[in-house]
Amino acid sequence: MQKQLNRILVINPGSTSTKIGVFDNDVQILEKTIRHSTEELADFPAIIDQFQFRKQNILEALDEEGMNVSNLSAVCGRGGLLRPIEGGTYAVNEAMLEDLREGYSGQHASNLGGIIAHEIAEGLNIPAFIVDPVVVDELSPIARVSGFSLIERKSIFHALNQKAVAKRYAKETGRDYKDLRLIVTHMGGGITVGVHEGGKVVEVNNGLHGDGPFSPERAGTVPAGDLVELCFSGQYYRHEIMKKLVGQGGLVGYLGTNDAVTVEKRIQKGDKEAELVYEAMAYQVAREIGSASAVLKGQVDAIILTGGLAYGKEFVKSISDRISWIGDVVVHPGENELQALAEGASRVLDGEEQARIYPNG
Ligand SMILES: Nc1ncnc2c1ncn2[C@@H]1O[C@H](COP(=O)(O)OP(=O)(O)O)[C@@H](O)[C@H]1O
Ligand SMILES: CCCC(=O)OP(=O)(O)O
Repeated sequence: MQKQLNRILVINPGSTSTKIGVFDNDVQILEKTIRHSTEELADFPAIIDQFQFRKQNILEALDEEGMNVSNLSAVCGRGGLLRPIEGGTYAVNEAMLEDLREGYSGQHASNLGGIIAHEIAEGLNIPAFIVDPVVVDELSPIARVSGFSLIERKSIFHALNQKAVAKRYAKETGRDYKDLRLIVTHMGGGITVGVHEGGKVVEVNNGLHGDGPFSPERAGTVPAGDLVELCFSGQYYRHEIMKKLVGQGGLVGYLGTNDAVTVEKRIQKGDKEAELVYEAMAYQVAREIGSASAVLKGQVDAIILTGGLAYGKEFVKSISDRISWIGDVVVHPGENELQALAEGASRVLDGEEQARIYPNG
């Protein structure tokens, strides 16, 4: 029997970009990346304030490509900082929208994925979904222990792309994902290093405002005592410190840009500060991968480097030089997120899977 045709709009709001795609079932017919500069985003006090701006960008991009939205069967967005939940495809419901608007587990652009998907889908009377949101939580009990009894470590990471590239690697090597021991490193606006074992991400740094390497726009782990001193110095409001950790941390804090391509150009022109900071980011990524390899007791099938920064040849080389002794290094620049969103929605539309229900309160 012939499969019915479902045209799906997928929306992936990241911290430095909004990526969209249109798929006929799981075949991509349109892809577009809209980049957002640090200055452009600085105009918005909170993530939720970017809603109209990002939505308008998406609708204009679809219009420019001559895409008629009335032919869509569903809209699927990248899911945001909800309550910790299992992976899978979830129907957008009121409880989810409330948590996304509030930013239940924090503020990140992916909170807008479900909200914009809902907004577009509602007008067309079609379903809206999210897939593998950034709060997918499969941490092992030992990984939750922070060392400070009042604070538990959290799983906030690029779940969608980490799972998608890990499963792609499994397919390419003819292995079962559940049998693999992988270190997947997503390097985008945020950077997360996940340990995949038995089909679960049993260890990962909290890439929002938890720990791990610094990134284009985040501070990553910072010395705790010094941070406490700064918070109580009377020099900053709470929201100012938060902004310095997420949004204006990392490359933005040191070099004033979230764009690694600009940083590479500055290095080529002899900017020594840019060179040191960019190299330090690679060094911290390598250090995190080294620590992840200890979780797997050194038995690592592959280390996968992915995300936008993985396009940077020198950056990847600088990481690889420090970690290639651990195991095979596989580079998948960019991400599989749009495809993964479309496949997640397709499985539900085709009746292969039921959409999960996001819990109330
Ligand atoms: N060709 C490239 N070389 C080096 N860095 C790149 C390249 N393309 C994109 N990047 C960098 O990757 C980062 C964004 O990664 P991406 O995965 O798109 O992030 P997000 O999804 O969080 O917006 C930016 O710093 C961007 O400059
Ligand atoms: C919040 C974790 C996911 C993340 O950092 O995504 P971006 O790199 O797209 O900002």
